[in-house]
Order: sequence, then structure tokens, then C-alpha cells
Amino acid sequence: MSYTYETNGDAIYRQSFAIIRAEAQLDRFDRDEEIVAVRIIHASGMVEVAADIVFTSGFVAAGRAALQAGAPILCDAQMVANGVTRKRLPADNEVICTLGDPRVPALAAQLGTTRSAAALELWRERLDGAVVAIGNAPTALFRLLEILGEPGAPRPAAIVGIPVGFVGAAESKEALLEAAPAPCVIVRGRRGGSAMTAAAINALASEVE
Ligand SMILES: C/C1=C2N=C(/C=C3N=C(/C(C)=C4\N[C@@](C)([C@@H]5N=C1[C@](C)(CCC(=O)O)[C@H]5CC(=O)O)[C@@](C)(CC(=O)O)[C@@H]4CCC(=O)O)[C@@](C)(CC(=O)O)[C@@H]\3CCC(=O)O)C(C)(C)[C@@H]/2CCC(=O)O
Repeated sequence: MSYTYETNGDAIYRQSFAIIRAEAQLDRFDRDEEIVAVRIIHASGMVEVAADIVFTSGFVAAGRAALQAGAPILCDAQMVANGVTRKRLPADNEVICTLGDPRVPALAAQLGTTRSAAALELWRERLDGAVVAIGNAPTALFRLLEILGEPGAPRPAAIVGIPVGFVGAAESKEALLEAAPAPCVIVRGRRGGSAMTAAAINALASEVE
């Protein structure tokens, strides 16, 4: 038994992007935003997610400039960190996820929160000028906003805020849009996830499709 299917990776990518551009409603995005939106859709398989993607002004320019200047990428989950394609990164940028740090379980117990949120305490030194990628945990996004709201808080260069789920995901993303502590992209509602978030970072990292 054999099947007829595309086996060339580059051709699969080309076809996918052509299908997305033919089927998705992309006209409200500028050219740079569209590149990021297409990759978010590509990672999710849902062209209709385009309607829920919201960029704040200057997000793509700020994210690209930071990466080109060597900014680290701070990720809430290892799944996000693993999804970032290292060869696309313009300055061999560090990709950091502190969730597995041995100090995190005790911090979470002490702070009475999730490990995902507690792990952000270990970002503080690196947050200024960083590119933040939150793709899993709503509590991490809420905690980020709390940290960035403190007096004298650091200011990341750009935030990809696309946590997923039923508890707190939609609310944390709306809170990010409202507080807007840095240029950001969100996917409104319950949809989101590590794959979409890594794809947004990959789109920022390189314009190559
Ligand atoms: C409540 C949590 C949710 N997790 C979701 C979806 C997925 N999570 C996966 C995995 C493997 C991990 N999730 C943790 C981050 C874990 N998930 C949580 C927490 C309990 C709390 C987060 C929050 O509400 O903000 C969180 C643990 C914590 O204390 O922070 C993870 C650390 C759990 C673990 O394995 O220890 C782990 C992340 C590992 C990593 O990559 O570093 C899934 C793959 C689930 C699965 O195993 O089937 C999936 C991935 C989704 C994605 O695209 O990222 C939700 C849906 C986000 C959910 C929160 C909201 C809800 O409605 O339930």
C-alpha cells in the first residue's frame, strides 16, 4: 500500500502559506503584521483565528529590533522555548524558560501561586528590553502584568501574550491589551497555545517564509 502525498518540506510550507493567504481574512493587517498572523494561523490550522488576532501599534518593529539587538526571549513554558527555531534568530538570542528551575516549586508554595507564575520571579533581572513569549499559562501573564505594574519596573521590548484555555486565558489577554506595558500581540478568547506563540516569535525572528 502506498499513498500519494507531498514529501518536500519546502513545498509543504509554500502550499500551506498560499492556502492561508487565499482563505484567511488578512486585509486589516499591515504587511509586517500579516507575516506574524500567517504563522500564528499556520501553527493552529485555523484560518478563522485571524479575526481574534490583535496587535498593538509598533509590535512587529519593536520585537524585531529587540531580537536584532540581541534581546533574550523569556518563555513561560518549555514547549514555547522548544518551538523557537534557533537558526532563525538574528543574534543567537538566548531562549530562557525558568519553569524547570529547582527554586520554582518552593517559590510557588511561598507565593501561593502556580509554578508558571512563580517562575517569573526569576525573570526580573532579564526583563528590561526582553521579548516575552507567554503561550501556555494565564497565571504567568497575569503575574507579568503585576510585576510590570510595580514602581520602577523593567520594561520588556515586546510581549507575545497568547496563553490558552478556559480559566483566565481570555481575561489575562484582555488585561494585557488594557495595561499595554509594551507593544504586544494577543489572540482574543480561549484559543492560543505554545505552538502559536513560538510561531509568532519565529515570524518576528526572520522574515523568511
Ligand atoms: C492549568 C494549566 C493549564 N495547562 C494548559 C494546557 C497545557 N499544558 C500542558 C503542559 C504539559 C503543561 N502545563 C503546565 C504549564 C501546567 N498547566 C496548567 C498549570 C497547572 C497552571 C498554569 C496556569 O493556569 O496558568 C501549570 C502548572 C503550574 O503550576 O504552573 C505544566 C508546567 C504542567 C507540568 O507538566 O508540570 C506543563 C508545561 C511544561 C512545559 O512545556 O514547560 C499541555 C501539553 C497539557 C497536556 O499535558 O495535555 C497543554 C499545552 C497547551 C499549550 O499549547 O501550551 C491550559 C489549557 C493552559 C491550562 C490553563 C487553563 C485552563 O483552562 O485549564
